[in-house]
Amino acid sequence: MAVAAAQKNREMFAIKKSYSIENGYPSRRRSLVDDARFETLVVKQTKQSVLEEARARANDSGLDSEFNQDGVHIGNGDNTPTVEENTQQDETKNGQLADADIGDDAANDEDYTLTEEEVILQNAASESPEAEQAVQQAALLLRMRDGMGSLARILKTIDNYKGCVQHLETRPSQLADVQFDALVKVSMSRINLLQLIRSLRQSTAFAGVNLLSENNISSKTPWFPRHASDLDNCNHLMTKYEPELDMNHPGFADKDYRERRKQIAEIAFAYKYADPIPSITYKESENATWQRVFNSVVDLMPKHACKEYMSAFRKLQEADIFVPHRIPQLEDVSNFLRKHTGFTLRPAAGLLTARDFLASLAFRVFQSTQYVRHANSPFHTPEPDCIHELLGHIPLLADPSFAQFSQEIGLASLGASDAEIEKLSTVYWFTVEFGLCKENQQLKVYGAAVLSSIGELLHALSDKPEHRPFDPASTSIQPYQDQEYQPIYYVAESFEDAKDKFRRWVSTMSRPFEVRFNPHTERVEVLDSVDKLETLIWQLNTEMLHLTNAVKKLKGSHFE
Ligand SMILES: C[C@H](O)[C@H](O)[C@H]1CNc2nc(N)[nH]c(=O)c2N1
Ligand SMILES: N[C@@H](Cc1ccc(O)cc1)C(=O)O
Ligand SMILES: [Fe+2]
Repeated sequence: MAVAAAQKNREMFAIKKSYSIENGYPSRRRSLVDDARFETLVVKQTKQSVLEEARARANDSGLDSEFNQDGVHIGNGDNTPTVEENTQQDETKNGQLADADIGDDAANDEDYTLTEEEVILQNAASESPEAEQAVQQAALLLRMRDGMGSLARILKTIDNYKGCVQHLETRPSQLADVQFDALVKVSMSRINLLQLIRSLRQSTAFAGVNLLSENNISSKTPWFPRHASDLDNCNHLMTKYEPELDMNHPGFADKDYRERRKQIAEIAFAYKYADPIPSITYKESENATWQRVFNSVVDLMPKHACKEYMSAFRKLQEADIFVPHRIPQLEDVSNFLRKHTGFTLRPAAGLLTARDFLASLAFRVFQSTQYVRHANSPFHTPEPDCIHELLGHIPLLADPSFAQFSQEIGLASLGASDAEIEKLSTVYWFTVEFGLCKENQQLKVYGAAVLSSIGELLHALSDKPEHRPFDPASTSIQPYQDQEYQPIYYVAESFEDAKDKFRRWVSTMSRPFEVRFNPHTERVEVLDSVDKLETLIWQLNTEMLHLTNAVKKLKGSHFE
């Protein structure tokens, strides 16, 4: 946003610990798509109340009084135009006025209505006296009704608020009643910036005064983590299948089981970026449940699992991580994955929201549960547990091609709209969780929830369910449920083919910016400036040079 304190955004609009506990999430829903819709609703309501509160505060505080004392009177001030919301088109592209249609929804309102950007700015300013005086870079878009004459007023007012103009650009406006749009980039203290905006809004010379978002990322773009450590904020739970809440859960009537689950969940709640994952001393009964599932997977795998799964499974056995009699520790698994594909694990307390779960994949981080399913139902459980994560997900996360596919789903999810998150999680569901693929004309399994559930595996490969070719556009809108075996499975030609199709489909999504993960800094970069792209091109050129040299050297050695 135009406000450096963008991360404040998340904190302000954040939901504390769990969508369910605080927000009355009903205990049973039909599918994760319903979950995503519920999440959308809660996020919207939370945001709405934060904005309303801030706007009420602004009206009480009479931020505007100073303007008149300055003696720079702009307009008559009694017909205050306000701009309710920034429209997407209002944003600048690479610091220039965008050509797009500039429809505006200026509303005449007696009340002073803050836009989202201003609420964030105001909150950043209200933290402390120093924060109030902190110098802020900002871009303003002003709709000038009366021609270029208003420019002088703008500059004078900025000067009065001790602001420094860094860039000024105008264009003929496409709006009726507006002659020119002016883009002004300024640098000034936060408090003065707020007052400047307020002053300008009071003038009838302007049909709109907008504080613009920075970097093409509107404040309406949902917050997303920029660094792996931001994943400390990405652990919102959906608690619909927890044994406490769900009468059908195999652990509902088992007090000891529920106590154990709580203990293990505490580890995930306390976990912070870069901590080692605490080990758990699993009980005999827990190890016994693992052993039953482990042995059946070992039996069924040669016939039904895809070759990439088996090859990684064998490596995990060779590393002594996968053994029948004891549940692997997440820390050991994380270190194993890091060596093969750079993926690492974080402990998760339960089923996470789709947005949080997918976001971590962008950083090659997999959020894994650590508790064990109830001993009474080893071959199918309604919620992910560590047996599912370990036997289902881990082997393929050690496969380079699959790891990349997972990360690409994650990257596509960052800043995506709620509707797109629903689609991405549906694709995730029918691929990573329940995907089948072909190998020499035979049907094989690569989906984690199929590999970790013997019951589901036998069902998936039987002739009972329907098998359809994987096609992101139609797969992403296929409704599903997550309580019983699936009636439909999607079959990929290969991982490479699935990735190809996925990439083409993702490029049709609406997000107006592109992101890239930098593994050296563990940071997600938004590719929004010529500078950043130039640095990237320079890196790629260096890489090309090394590759060309390697080819030359190999060719040379043939003749010796
Ligand atoms: C993205 C998609 O909705 C997917 O099913 C997610 C949801 N949350 C999760 N949370 C955890 N802990 N483990 C998972 O495998 C998943 N899967
Ligand atoms: N059904 C899976 C576990 C699971 C449940 C829900 C999910 O969303 C994913 C996986 C099993 O028995 O192993
Ligand atoms: Fe899973």
